[in-house]
Amino acid sequence: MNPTNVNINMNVDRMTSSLPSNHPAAGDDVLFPDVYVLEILLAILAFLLIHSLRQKKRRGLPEWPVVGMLPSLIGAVRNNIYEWVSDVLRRQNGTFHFRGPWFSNLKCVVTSDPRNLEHLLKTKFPNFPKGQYFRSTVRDLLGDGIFNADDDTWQRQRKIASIEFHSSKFRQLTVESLVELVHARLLPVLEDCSAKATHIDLQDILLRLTFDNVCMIAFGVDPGCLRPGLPVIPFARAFEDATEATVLRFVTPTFIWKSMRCLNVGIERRLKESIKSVNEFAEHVIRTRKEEMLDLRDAHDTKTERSDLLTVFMRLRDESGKAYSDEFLRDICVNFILAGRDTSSVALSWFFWLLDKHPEVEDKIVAEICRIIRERGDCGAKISGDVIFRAEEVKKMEYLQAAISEALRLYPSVPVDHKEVVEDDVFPDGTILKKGTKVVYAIYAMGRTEGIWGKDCREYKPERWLRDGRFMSESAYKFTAFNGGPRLCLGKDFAYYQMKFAAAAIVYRYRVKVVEGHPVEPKLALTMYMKYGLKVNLIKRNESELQEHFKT
Ligand code: HEM
Repeated sequence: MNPTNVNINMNVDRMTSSLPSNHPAAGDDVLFPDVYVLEILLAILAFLLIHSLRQKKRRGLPEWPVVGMLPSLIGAVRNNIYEWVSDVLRRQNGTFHFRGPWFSNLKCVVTSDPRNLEHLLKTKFPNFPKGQYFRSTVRDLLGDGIFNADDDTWQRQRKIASIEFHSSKFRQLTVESLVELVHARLLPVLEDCSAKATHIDLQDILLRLTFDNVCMIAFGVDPGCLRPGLPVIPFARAFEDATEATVLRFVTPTFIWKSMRCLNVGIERRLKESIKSVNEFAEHVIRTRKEEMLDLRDAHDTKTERSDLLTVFMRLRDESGKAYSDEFLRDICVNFILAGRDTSSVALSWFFWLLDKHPEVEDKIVAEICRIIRERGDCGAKISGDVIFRAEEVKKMEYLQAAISEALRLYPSVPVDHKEVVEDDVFPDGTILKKGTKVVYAIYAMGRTEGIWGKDCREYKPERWLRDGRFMSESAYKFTAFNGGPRLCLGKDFAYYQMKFAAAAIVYRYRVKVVEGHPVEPKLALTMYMKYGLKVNLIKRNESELQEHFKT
């Protein structure tokens, strides 16, 4: 007798002993309950078989009583959830309903259809805000900042920030801060690693670069994450911890994280502490900036005035003529740091990984950079490594722009985004949307959709972005890496400039070689980090290699 039978019989014995003696099973026939159990098992098996055949016929996700489609999701999370969503969307012609367990938040419509995206992000924009669920989940960290606001609060910040982002003073700030960060900080760290022939985590280095950069733009303060020795910076650490803990709320039932917050325990306690550190840092910067502005005003000095976002918002007045509160100023800065801290660095990490697999693309980028330097007319003197690209040269790097866009198409920094339906609506593909429904748009899946990009959609081909050698942008509803419509990424131009400037500085000097056998896969987070970072070796380009490009 196998051990399973022993167990069943033991349980049955216990059951039968409590039955009245005239019950047919109460006597000596212990085999009868085994048949009973067998029948139940067979019934379950038949149910599962019929159910799965029905689901297969519908080509949809299997949906079970109570747990809904959760079993499929659990399987997907253990592998690559983005590939899984892409596959389901391909089978369901671009849109499907996901229903999680009863009484959970996991209910939404998922789409990758560009017609639906245009409807959602532009045509019916007011009907699809971020929504109450999102706002209440991230409010502790983001307050009323642009990322978390809808309606008037959002519109006001968007308008002011948009004017600022397009001002010449701001552009100058971004150009200068990047020269400083790349040449005085990034390249020395890379040079050290190349000289010692040790490998580094390029993703970590790039994250430090963009964190310092966005803090300089938002706060006018350089936290100094990217320095030799790669120090741990308390503010950067607190910011990272706060973001990670906030993201966890999305996969935790609301009543659980709210109870934990109330009791101040576990991850919610750590979140509270991290937010406190972020706030203390922000309050300190705001306080000292106020003092600095007063000093400048007293000295009638307008020349040394800063042009970071914090200073811009501090000079403005709200609709009732009052200065913005410190709390609101904090929200503005924290939101911009969140928006710009890791999106560009993560995109660059995937770009360098793709480049390692496509040396022909790398050659073309080096050739383009060398051609642009040659146009200066003093190339011989500039090959040696101290080249600093000028803003107009970075603009001319169109092949590089195509190569970065292609990386973003396949590995968008924000792989999925979401909205909430205000009033009942219907998508252009016929999907019915009930008020309150959450809509998820699958940006990663869009890059892998043949109907959008053709049969070679999974291949890395920067040429698809070029017409007669010039970079051609795509509709935001096909290429949604930067979102679209009124909420199009405000930092898009800046991000391209930043990524091109940093990538050109690196590619021109080094061949970035991914360490053999290093595993590369996306992490499950709001931003598509590489789960294990990007371990690389940097091989310095020699002059003769660059001279070859200068000749061609
Ligand atoms: C490769 C780099 C970047 C990518 C792929 C990217 C992508 C996105 C996406 C998808 C959104 C929409 C998010 C949402 O509403 O849920 C967004 C919004 C935004 N991004 Fe970016 N972003 C990048 C870099 C930056 C940078 C460097 C900054 C600023 C320094 C920035 C500032 C913003 C802001 C302020 C918003 C909010 C716009 C609004 O809601 O009106 N982004 N970005």
